[in-house]
Amino acid sequence: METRTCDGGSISTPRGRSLRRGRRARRGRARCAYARDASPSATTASGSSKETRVVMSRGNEENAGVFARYGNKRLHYSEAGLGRGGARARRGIERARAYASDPAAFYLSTDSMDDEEYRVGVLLLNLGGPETLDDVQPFLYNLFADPDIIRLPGPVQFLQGFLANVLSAQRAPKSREAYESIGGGSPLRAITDAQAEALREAIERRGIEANTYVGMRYWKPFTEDAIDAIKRDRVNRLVVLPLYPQFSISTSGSSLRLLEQCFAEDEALAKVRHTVIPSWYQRPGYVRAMSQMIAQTLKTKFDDEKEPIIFFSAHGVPVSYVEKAGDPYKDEMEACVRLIMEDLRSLGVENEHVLAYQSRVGPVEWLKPYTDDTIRELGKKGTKALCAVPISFVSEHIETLEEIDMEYRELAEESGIKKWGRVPALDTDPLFIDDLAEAVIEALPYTTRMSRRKLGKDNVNVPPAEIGELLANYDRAKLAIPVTESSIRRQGRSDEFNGSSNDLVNVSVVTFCILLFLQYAAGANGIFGSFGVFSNW
Ligand SMILES: C=CC1=C(C)c2cc3[nH]c(cc4nc(cc5[nH]c(cc1n2)c(C)c5CCC(=O)O)C(CCC(=O)O)=C4C)c(C)c3C=C
Ligand SMILES: [Fe+2]
Repeated sequence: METRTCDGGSISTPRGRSLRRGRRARRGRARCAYARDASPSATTASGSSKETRVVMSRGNEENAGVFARYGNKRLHYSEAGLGRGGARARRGIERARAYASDPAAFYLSTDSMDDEEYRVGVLLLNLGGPETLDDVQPFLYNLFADPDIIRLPGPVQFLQGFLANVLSAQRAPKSREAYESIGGGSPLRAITDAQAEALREAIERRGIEANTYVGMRYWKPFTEDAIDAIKRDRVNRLVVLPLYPQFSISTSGSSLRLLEQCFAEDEALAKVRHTVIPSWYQRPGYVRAMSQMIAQTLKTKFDDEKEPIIFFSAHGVPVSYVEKAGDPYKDEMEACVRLIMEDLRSLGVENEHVLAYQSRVGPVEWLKPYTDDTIRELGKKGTKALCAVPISFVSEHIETLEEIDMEYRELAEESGIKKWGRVPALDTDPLFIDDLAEAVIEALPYTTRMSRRKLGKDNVNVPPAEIGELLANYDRAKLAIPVTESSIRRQGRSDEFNGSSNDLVNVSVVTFCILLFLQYAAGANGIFGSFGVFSNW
């Protein structure tokens, strides 16, 4: 257990101004203590002496814009304000501008400076990965059971669970083999934990006591576990930070919809003021960290650093996400690559570059060009050197360690591309972590109150201008229903779903019967024929 205390009685700005506030300042030394992994009794944040020292980094109009601009259409609040939430949107802009002109004064003037003691939390959202080979199939089940990953049409959505069982059983052997080749499990948990700790320290170095929490979507520690810890620690200012630089419905979107559900079902949680940083590919610190990594790899892994094509390989998504559901992923990815290339040019790197998409699953069309096709084409054109850059993810994981380092490297060699180097993932790169810390601090003033709002037929408790506002920019009718906590969690323990042959036979027989019936009822290619389900998974 780790316990830290907050001290000081001032709110200071980087310019050195220190502002004391009456009751808050009179209370003396802080007893704001956080407990990591602690029992409730170890969390002493409710002590009578409450004081927190907060150092605000200076914002600017640009930052303000980031927080006033969400969603697939990149609506500015003022534009978004044409519809639901217009007044709130305008308030968002006013708040952003006020913060930009004087962060400390802004902090003092908002309702966040009430009698409450700050207990700041940062929730890092990530995908999660199997830690052992036994975890692979239940992990895959959780992934395929997510309607943000497999988007079935309304009438057959009830089949999601069955389908997830069948697909996870079908993919597990191939997937297990891949995880085996990288040491028997995903390194994602260890790396994300290290990032969380590094981020906590970076925020602390900036004068703010904060706890960081890791919430994975499909494996341990689950998002719901992180929420439990956030509640136990009685966090009252929460910054939600998906660890994906670019927003996609399938990644950050899915995690945020799960969070929305958690908030909707929990009164206590609904009281936690929070804000979301939806994507951060455009942040100069992240961009610089990436371009430095690339420049370094060009120098160290190639004889002639000017020769390689810089080969950005992003995780793909099905085209329908972008074209039908308004996923901003492709736009953000392209913008991100542009920014990194501009920065590289400023560092004197003039190499050519290419962006392609990897890791497609299933038979539908995914974003193009595909990484494998592109490698073959480059080989045909006589390219001799490639510097691969994993771009959609900030940790080493199966797709860097196995897919890029083994599969694509081999393919490149077969295609005549003899010189190959891969840029490492950022992991805990200090420049990157420092930039995330800045992002969190800039986001803190936007942790506003939650409110109740009706959404469709369900009375959903949606935070304004935060998770709900963000998700409202997508066409909800086209998004499938959120997965509930229980439906995901049930599959979290491999002793509950162990992929035993009995489980599989039962599930497969039932599924097969239902599919046969639907296929028969629909005639021609059948409902699933058009999805190509069961081929290429
Ligand atoms: C930005 C990153 C990612 C996007 C976008 C994404 C979309 C997406 N993924 C699948 C299917 C699978 N993903 C799998 C693992 C996996 N995916 C990402 C990242 C993105 N996915 C990560 C970080 C991981 C975990 C890696 C680890 O180290 O464990 C898997 C399982 C692995 C395998 O069998 O290949 C599948 C399956 C879809 C269908 C999709 C968009 C709809
Ligand atoms: Fe994936």
